[in-house]
Amino acid sequence: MVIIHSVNQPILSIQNLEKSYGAKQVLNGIDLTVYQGQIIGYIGPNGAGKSTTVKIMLGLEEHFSGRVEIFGNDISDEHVAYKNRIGYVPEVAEIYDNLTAHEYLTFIGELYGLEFDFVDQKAKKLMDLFGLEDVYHSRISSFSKGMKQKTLIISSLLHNPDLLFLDEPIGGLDANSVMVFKEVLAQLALQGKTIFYSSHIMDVVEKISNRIILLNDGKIVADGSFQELRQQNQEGTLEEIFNQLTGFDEHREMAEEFVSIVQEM
Ligand SMILES: Nc1ncnc2c1ncn2[C@@H]1O[C@H](COP(=O)(O)OP(=O)(O)OP(=O)(O)O)[C@@H](O)[C@H]1O
Repeated sequence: MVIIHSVNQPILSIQNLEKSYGAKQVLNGIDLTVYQGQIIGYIGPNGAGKSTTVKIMLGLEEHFSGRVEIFGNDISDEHVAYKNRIGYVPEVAEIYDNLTAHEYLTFIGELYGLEFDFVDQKAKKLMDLFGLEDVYHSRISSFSKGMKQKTLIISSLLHNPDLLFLDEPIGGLDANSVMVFKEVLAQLALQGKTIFYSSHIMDVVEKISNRIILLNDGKIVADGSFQELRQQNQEGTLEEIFNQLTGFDEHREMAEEFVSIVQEM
């Protein structure tokens, strides 16, 4: 797959981003430029700093050094209008369980400035397409994990955002729904949307991304299409490339030790 470098301004630009929590430095100088239509697979070991980067980009984390520009705006400036063009599916969602899907989705749509009737119809149609037509007026607390996740995905797209941040978005989705969702992402990117996809499911990341960024210890250690990473690392799957670049080759020994501790009595 070819990485699309639009002649337009970058959608997202990060320069020398550093972030510490207390004495612990979590991001160690990240430089990144993202262009329209890219689907970025953002991967890395647990604790590498992926969610921290995304939270900074969303304006949810204010104390950092370096420069972050989204749609050409420095996010440290007071203007928050850029957030209207962003959609976000968080890894752990604060979803209002006592509301019905109808109440929740129209509430979110109205927060984005959409008219009630318009967003109601749009939400209903998207729920129908995800097979949730019968529960539009049911409380979210009665939903299964996958049904909640689908509702969250819909809520992130109601305002037709130009930039989408997805943190483990397919947890709980069945195989058919995953197939639809992967196709939706590909088609959104073709329409010029830019997608930042963070996940540990390597075979999905490998398939949907046209650019993969691997973060390790708060630094970018690989950046390119899957084919480019495979050529550079002479490995077969993204999982193997991930193992190699994060210096991990002892899963069998660790598993043996784990099992032997489990068996201690
Ligand atoms: N609010 C916080 N206070 C203190 N430390 C934090 C906080 N948020 C994150 N960290 C630390 O920052 C580091 C990076 O965390 P982050 O959540 O960004 O990792 P991640 O790459 O998203 O990991 P995972 O794959 O497990 O979701 C971790 O060591 C974590 O303990």
